[in-house]
Amino acid sequence: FWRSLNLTYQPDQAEYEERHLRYISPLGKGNFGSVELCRYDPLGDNTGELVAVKRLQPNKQSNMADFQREIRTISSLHCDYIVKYRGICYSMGRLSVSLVMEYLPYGSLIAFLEKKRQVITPRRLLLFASQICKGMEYLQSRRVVHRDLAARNILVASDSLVKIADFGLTKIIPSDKEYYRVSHPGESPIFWYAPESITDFKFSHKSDVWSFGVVLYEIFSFCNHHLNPKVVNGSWIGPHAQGQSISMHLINLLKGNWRLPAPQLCPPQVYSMMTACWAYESENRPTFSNIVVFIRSNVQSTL
Ligand SMILES: C[C@@H]1CCN(C(=O)N2CC[C@@H](S(=O)(=O)c3ccccc3)C2)C[C@@H]1N(C)c1ncnc2[nH]ccc12
Repeated sequence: FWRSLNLTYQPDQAEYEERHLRYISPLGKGNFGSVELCRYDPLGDNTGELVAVKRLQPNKQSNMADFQREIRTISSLHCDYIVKYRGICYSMGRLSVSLVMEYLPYGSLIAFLEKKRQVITPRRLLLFASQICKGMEYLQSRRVVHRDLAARNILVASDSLVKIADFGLTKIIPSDKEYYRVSHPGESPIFWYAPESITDFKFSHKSDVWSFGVVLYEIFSFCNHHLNPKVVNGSWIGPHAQGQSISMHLINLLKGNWRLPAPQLCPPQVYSMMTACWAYESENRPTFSNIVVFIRSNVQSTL
């Protein structure tokens, strides 16, 4: 059945046999499924490699097509700043397919920054920001719009390397268009969304730039959950609002030029980068290439 879905079969596409993929522990959960730590141990002697396996909830038929697209997307990406694709695992019994990725023991950026906030310098935070930016520049070169860029989806490979780790919501922009319009918002992380994504469900590289600005804010607030964008925005919107009206409140705040405040200890040049990414009109936002140059030239040197 799965083979009939013309998954672009690539020579390096490893196929993992379900019976040798041993579950160890959960790595994270989301609204469509989960990512688990597993050991692929065909010899059965615990010498096999540790891998991260992304499973789709079997009953969510609608995402199956999205999941197939995610697998096609991530298997075609080769960049130091993007989590490595390893292969897929068919489990015919459950009539489902799982995505096998490299496992990075440091885990997500959120936990890492919260734990190491005393020892991480602004210079190191800026190195992480420029790596994420280079990963996004690569995605843009492949006409891939991420749509869910947030610190929770960034992985730590080492004390000096981070990678973009989740492609569950990515879209490929058609060659004749500048943006992708989704049909329904779904569980949208609106506090990471550009205005045009909230009001018109339009997603582009420029809306990814807006989200990158929010990731910069998260990084320079060390992912402190009291300063989380949802909490800070929510405090301005008030507890009574819910559903559609939250989006309208947020849009009015953004139209009134309200933005997330500068995190403590955030260098002024970095905050001006964030506010540039948060230009209300998408065409006034910098490109990822602009930001990479900006960080290298007049920010990194001053830290
Ligand atoms: C930060 C990573 C991405 C986010 N995440 C996660 O659990 N999810 C991302 C998508 C959502 S989902 O379950 O909603 C989802 C499920 C299916 C389709 C689409 C979405 C879960 C945790 C990951 N994590 C801790 C990892 N740690 C160590 N090595 C790793 N290699 C690869 C990931 C990974």
